[in-house]
Amino acid sequence: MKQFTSVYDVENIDELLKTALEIKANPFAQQEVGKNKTIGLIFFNPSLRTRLSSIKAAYNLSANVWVLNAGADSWTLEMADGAVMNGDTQEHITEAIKVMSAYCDVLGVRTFPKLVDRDEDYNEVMFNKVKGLSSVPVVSLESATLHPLQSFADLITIAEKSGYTPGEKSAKKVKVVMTWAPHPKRLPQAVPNSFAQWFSKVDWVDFTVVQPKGYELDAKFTDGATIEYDQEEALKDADFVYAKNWSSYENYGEVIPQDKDWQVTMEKMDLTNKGKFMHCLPVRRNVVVADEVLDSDTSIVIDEATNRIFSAQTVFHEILKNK
Ligand SMILES: NCCC[C@H](NC(=O)CCC(=O)O)C(=O)O
Ligand SMILES: NC(=O)OP(=O)(O)O
Repeated sequence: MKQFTSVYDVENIDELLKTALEIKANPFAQQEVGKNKTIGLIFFNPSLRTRLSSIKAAYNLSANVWVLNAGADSWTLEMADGAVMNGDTQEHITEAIKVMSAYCDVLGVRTFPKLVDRDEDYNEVMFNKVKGLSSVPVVSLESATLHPLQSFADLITIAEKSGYTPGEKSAKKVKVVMTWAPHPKRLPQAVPNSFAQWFSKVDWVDFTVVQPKGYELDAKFTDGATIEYDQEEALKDADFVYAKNWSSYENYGEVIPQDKDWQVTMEKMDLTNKGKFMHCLPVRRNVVVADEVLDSDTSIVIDEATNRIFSAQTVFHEILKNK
């Protein structure tokens, strides 16, 4: 693997899943791959899971790891080309990324969207700038439009919980429903775009997206998915319910006044096929999902977060093994 920025950097999803399950079963067996290697992680935005699971993944491979919170821990970075830097910015992104990539063998980067200019976000201007300047392979720690390490961890979780074995033909498809849910803030579309991009390519999954009108995602990510607008109808017989809020793609970044009824409650989970509740976290309790769901055996959010270690470890392993 040469980089990890989307599902398109994966040659064979089923093979990668198989490797992840093997790594999870025997997490310290690949330490030769990480020995004397360094993984650098740059965060332009906050993180709990991605930061800590990537560090843990590096340790499992016996790799060294450093983390930089850009802006907070470092000089204030200038992003604009040609800028006359006589104001508050102190170091240009050009030198910063060239220097940081000289200090590692793989560079993980988190760059959230600004949710102002759709073209800027959907062209991944910031992420691509970092990628273009880096002298080492780049791993997305969540970009403006995608979060592939999360989607890969979700795939590992769904495979484990549904008993899917890579390479085997399953008798019945697993029904996965991604549902929009309410939130007080405007959030990116990265997690749902990425989840849709991965799961519409998994042939043992029957994948549905359900959202209120006006919250349709960019069709290039949901191509192949069943699109619904009636949440209760969509949840019927679901094996997995993946909840997430996102702001509007069409009216870019807007939160359209909507019904609070989209919160995931136990009454709704009862419509499913004893379905499991999933969320990438962090989650707003009693807004996105009711306590009764999150605190029950129905919820597998901690399993998902745990699998973030193994999605990251597998990706670092696949990149470093060629170095
Ligand atoms: N990395 C996982 C999700 C990150 C981000 N969530 C958030 O910003 C939630 C913040 C809040 O609840 O205020 C998102 O939805 O893309
Ligand atoms: N799910 C996820 O990426 O969490 P963090 O934003 O805390 O890293």
